[in-house]
Amino acid sequence: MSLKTRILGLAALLIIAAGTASWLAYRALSEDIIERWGQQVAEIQVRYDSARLLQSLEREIGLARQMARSSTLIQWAQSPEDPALENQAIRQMESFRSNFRDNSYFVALRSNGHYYYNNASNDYAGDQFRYVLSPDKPDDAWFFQLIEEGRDFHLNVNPDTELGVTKLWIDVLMRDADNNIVGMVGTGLNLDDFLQDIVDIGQDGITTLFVDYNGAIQLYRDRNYIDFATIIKPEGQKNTVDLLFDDPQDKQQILGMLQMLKQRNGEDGAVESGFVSVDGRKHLAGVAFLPAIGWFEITLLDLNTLIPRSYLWPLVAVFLVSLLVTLVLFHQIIQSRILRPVISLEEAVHRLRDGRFDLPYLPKPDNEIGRLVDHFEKMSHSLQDTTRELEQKVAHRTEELQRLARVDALTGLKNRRGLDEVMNEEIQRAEREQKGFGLLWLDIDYFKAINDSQGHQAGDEILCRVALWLKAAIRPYDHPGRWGGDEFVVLLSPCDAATLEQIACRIRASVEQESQRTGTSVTISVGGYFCRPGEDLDALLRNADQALYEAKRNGRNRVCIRTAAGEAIHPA
Ligand SMILES: Nc1nc2c(ncn2[C@@H]2O[C@H](COP(=O)(O)OP(=O)(O)OP(=O)(O)O)[C@@H](O)[C@H]2O)c(=O)[nH]1
Repeated sequence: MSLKTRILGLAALLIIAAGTASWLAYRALSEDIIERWGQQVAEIQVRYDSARLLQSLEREIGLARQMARSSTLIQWAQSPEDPALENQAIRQMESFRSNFRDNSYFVALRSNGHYYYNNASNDYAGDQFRYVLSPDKPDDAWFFQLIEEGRDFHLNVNPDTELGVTKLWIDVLMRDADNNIVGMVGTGLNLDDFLQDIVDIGQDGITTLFVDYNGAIQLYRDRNYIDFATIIKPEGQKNTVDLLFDDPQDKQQILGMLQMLKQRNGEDGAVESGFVSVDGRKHLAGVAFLPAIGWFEITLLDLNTLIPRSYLWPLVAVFLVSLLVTLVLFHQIIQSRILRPVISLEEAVHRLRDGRFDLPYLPKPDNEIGRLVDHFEKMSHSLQDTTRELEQKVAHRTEELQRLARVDALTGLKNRRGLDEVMNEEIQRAEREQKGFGLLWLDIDYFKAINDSQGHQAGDEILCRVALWLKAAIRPYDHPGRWGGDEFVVLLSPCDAATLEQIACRIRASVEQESQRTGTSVTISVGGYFCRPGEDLDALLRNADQALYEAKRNGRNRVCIRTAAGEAIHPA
């Protein structure tokens, strides 16, 4: 796997891990924020709904209480048979009717159970006495129950079968000066209108309901859940608030909240809240106690409706785009700062390994890799210089070795190989130019005897001296060489037969004369051959050797020139 794949893979893994962690943290945090927000909203909503209910009821309750305190009504309730008092009382009732919001009222007298009622359309004008309440009729049980309990004020949601209306009734007991209950007065609010105004207000995700002191549902948008005439029902048969919840824990929680708020008796507008499940959806429930009417107000907030998850999608999109941009930027940075320089460096190392110094362009980022590239470049330049220097040295050495391979170590003249080369070149030149050249073959006379008598060292010295005298006796452009042992060869070019002979004689004479001055007299025999174009090396050497042999045979210390015709010339 390439470095790029690994780095990008690792980066992707890290970013995904960090992204997942951030996402989980974000979810937990956002849920926490939503919950906190929901709790505050629930508390505000509960207070707002409570205030709305109380606001709409307060005036009606106040009027009902005022009505219950009316001396005219109390007096009449004590003497209901008195027609004058009844007339006054009915006038009084009618004046209250016009003030009640529903423009309706009821008055029920304890002594005779007479029930008076008139409605907004004044249907019962002059006929306000509607019927007689009876303890034996279940529909009238509310009246007798409230009197028995002695509750001065009560709200009651109840259908009145006699009148054919279902209302939220405000019931207030009427007492005489001795605090004896003499009757009950009040008004009713149209349940449908009230539910529409206060409860079913059409806010998506917000459900409001009111329950009485015992948890029985009094006001709820679904009338099927309302516990009508709750006061006369025995415990266990009431539609209590826990009916709305499926989970037993939620039921317990809500009932616990009611209990707690009861104990606190609505102090400082206390609100309790908690999460419950309604119809399979998570809701935040806010509960407040309304001591003025003895009811609880419950608000259920469906947080998924109020803040749907789709609200978070733009955030998710921003998060994903940021993740992608981060990955692309990371790729670009890694590419330009690390990968590209490393790949170029690898290519450069490959070339250098193969002995090539034409390095590719090497980017140098301002980091460790850039410094590494810089070091590598300097190292490569230094290597290139060293290599060039080494190559030059090797070339010099090779040249020197080649030269030494053609030089005789003792005399410094050409050796046999060096002589072979110049002779071959000269044979080719002769053939090319059709001009001959001369070859002299020299041998020191009785050299063995010198060696034997004076030693090998002295023999070497004589060989060196002969070489010097030889060089001095020839022309600068002639090629002297040592063939081996005490034998020397001189190639003369350009040359003719006369020159050949002349130089041969000069050499011989020079050696003889010069050696005499050294104390050790030495003579040489010289064989010479003038080579014609077209002759090969063998013929050249053979003829020169034969000429030398001839010179030796004829007494040594002499010159013998051999011609192409095979005749030997012995100059004086
Ligand atoms: N000191 C010395 N002696 C050498 C060297 N190479 C060969 N010799 C000796 O040179 C002598 C050559 O002898 P020859 O050429 O055969 O005979 P010569 O004594 O010169 O007699 P002629 O050539 O017949 O006059 C031998 O004794 C070799 O050992 C050398 O490099 N140094």
